[in-house]
Amino acid sequence: MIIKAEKLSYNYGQLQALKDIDFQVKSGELLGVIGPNGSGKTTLVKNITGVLKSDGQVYFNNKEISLSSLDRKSIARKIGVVPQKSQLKGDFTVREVIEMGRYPHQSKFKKDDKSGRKVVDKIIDKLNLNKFTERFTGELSGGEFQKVLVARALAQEPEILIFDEATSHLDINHSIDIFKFARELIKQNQLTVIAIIHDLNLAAQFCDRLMVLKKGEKVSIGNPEEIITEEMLSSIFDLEALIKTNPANKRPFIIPVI
Ligand SMILES: Nc1ncnc2c1ncn2[C@@H]1O[C@H](COP(=O)(O)OP(=O)(O)OP(=O)(O)O)[C@@H](O)[C@H]1O
Repeated sequence: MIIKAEKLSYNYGQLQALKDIDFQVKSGELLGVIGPNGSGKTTLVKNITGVLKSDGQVYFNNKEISLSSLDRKSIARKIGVVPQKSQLKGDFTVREVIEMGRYPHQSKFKKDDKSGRKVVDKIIDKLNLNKFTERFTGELSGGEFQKVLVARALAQEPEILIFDEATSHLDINHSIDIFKFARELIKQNQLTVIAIIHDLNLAAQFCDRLMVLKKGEKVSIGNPEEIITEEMLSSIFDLEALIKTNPANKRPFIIPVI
């Protein structure tokens, strides 16, 4: 068990944004978090990463590791986060931004070695960023920039990668590049992923399990076949839809009834 969360609750003033949420993430798993706008997904991620201090507990690798007790580099080797929104001050090329992700593996005295450059080159290649490497980030489209932030988080080589809607501005091809590469790293036992995903079809195709949140509560957790049902879409998303099976991988896919 790489992450075990117990009784996570969080209030913004009077508003209870998370209510007693328990869940576990297995090593090498891709857990998708789904739910309508305002259901508490980002608040959940911020509680896991220690940005917000919840009333509950988060355990990493079966031990109660408090992130606040770790230094920045140790945290960055454990968890990489791709936030929903990000700004970068200053003008950097795409390659420079991705290389920033290597800082947890560098010391003051010894800058990153050849293997670090290899990691960065592989990520650039796998995410099809080759034609962008010398471009300045200020000149990129929103989706291109988001992909560079994913690449930077991957360059940290974290044990756990957390996407807070990291693919929401990406077209379908770029989203697939990211999830395919994440799955490749998972297969090589190099990664565990928690991903907030708004595109339910993308979530159903790539995630091992899905956790559904509504109004700050965990409604259900299970594999996509169990979770993606017409009843769930109606009760959670107020959506009338048909569920079909993708013949290529037997995963469910959703056709909204319009
Ligand atoms: N800083 C804040 N102060 C007060 N209320 C907040 C704050 N951040 C979020 N909220 C509220 O907490 C609830 C959960 O918000 P959160 O951002 O976690 O939802 P979400 O599921 O990630 O939403 P979305 O899908 O729209 O990104 C919402 O009702 C939101 O308005």
